[in-house]
Amino acid sequence: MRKDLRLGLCSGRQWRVEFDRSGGLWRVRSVGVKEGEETEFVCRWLVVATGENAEAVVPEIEGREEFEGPIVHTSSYKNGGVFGGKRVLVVGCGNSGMEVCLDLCNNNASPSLVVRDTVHVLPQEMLGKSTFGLSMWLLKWLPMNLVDRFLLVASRIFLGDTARLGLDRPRLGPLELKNLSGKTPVLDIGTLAKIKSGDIKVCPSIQRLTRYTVEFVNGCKENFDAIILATGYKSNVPSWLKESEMFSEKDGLPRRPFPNGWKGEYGLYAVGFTKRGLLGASIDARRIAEDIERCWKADAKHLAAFTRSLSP
Ligand SMILES: NC(=O)C1=CN([C@@H]2O[C@H](COP(=O)(O)OP(=O)(O)OC[C@H]3O[C@@H](n4cnc5c(N)ncnc54)[C@H](OP(=O)(O)O)[C@@H]3O)[C@@H](O)[C@H]2O)C=CC1
Ligand SMILES: O=C(O)C(=O)Cc1c[nH]c2ccccc12
Repeated sequence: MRKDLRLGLCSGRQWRVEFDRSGGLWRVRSVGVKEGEETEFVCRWLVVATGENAEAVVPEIEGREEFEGPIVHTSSYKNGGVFGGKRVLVVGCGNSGMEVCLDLCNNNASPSLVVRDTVHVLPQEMLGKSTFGLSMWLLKWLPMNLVDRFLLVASRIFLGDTARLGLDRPRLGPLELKNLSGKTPVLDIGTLAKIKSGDIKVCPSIQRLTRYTVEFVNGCKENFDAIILATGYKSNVPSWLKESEMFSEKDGLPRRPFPNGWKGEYGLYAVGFTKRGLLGASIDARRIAEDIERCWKADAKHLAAFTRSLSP
């Protein structure tokens, strides 16, 4: 590795980042550590890449304090071993919720899954090829709505009618929906088969909790030993970046809509906050690299002119 590239191994540490106007530089400081153990990085350009999944989204649920069993978010879920023999309610049917349900089944727990909205479930692989890779490849040649039609026909063939299992599909196709709303399709790795066999039960939204019971919005009541919140993640940029121009306090995402959210002021950039997955991140990354290269070359030119002006 080149000597001028430094790796800040900083997991578990908290950071605070501020622009130092007097020096025209960004200061990245570790906070909450003992005196003498602080670290500071100083830089001209700062690329924020902490993503849309930086911290857990934990919804408010009526009666949460009353419920006797554990309520944990997927961010602290390791494996289903501790839930063996237990009735577990998994809230949220994104990729996390679906995979956790399958893992619970494989550990002899009895999971139920809360599905409150429509969802696109696609097979993870088709004839040995990854659906994601195949989609990205097809997008090179075909418009998005055609790729979506292909994905839906293939899903019907490989997975059957998901609506019959309580998983209605959105009106928009999977890629168009991802593009417009950021909602990621679920890639099935065996959960659907467990729903079909009755090993996983599909439930509506939670109305309220009592000591041992979950009451659903359709009035049904059921006892559970534990609840796992597979309710997703959010950006946490405003908690550590002391700057409020570029990032919204509300959702921690760039204020300017796609494709203009990548650049802020004073050498500040953002990569991977477009809700467009890897494709979005790669668009940001190219633009940022080009912009920094342009600034770098302009600086070098000024510096050369300045040096020349000093020489006799
Ligand atoms: N193997 C893989 O590729 C995996 C990929 N991932 C990725 O990680 C990212 C995060 O995934 P994930 O953790 O699943 O989060 P997501 O945001 O993708 O999914 C969260 C789910 O929870 C639901 N939800 C949120 N709040 C509530 C509530 N109060 N009541 C009921 N349902 C609720 C949402 O429903 P609604 O849509 O109605 O808001 C949504 O279905 C995604 O990009 C995902 O694709 C995650 C796991 C595995
Ligand atoms: O997360 C990405 O990089 C995306 O662009 C969307 C996406 C996630 N999982 C998929 C599976 C099939 C097609 C698109 C996606």
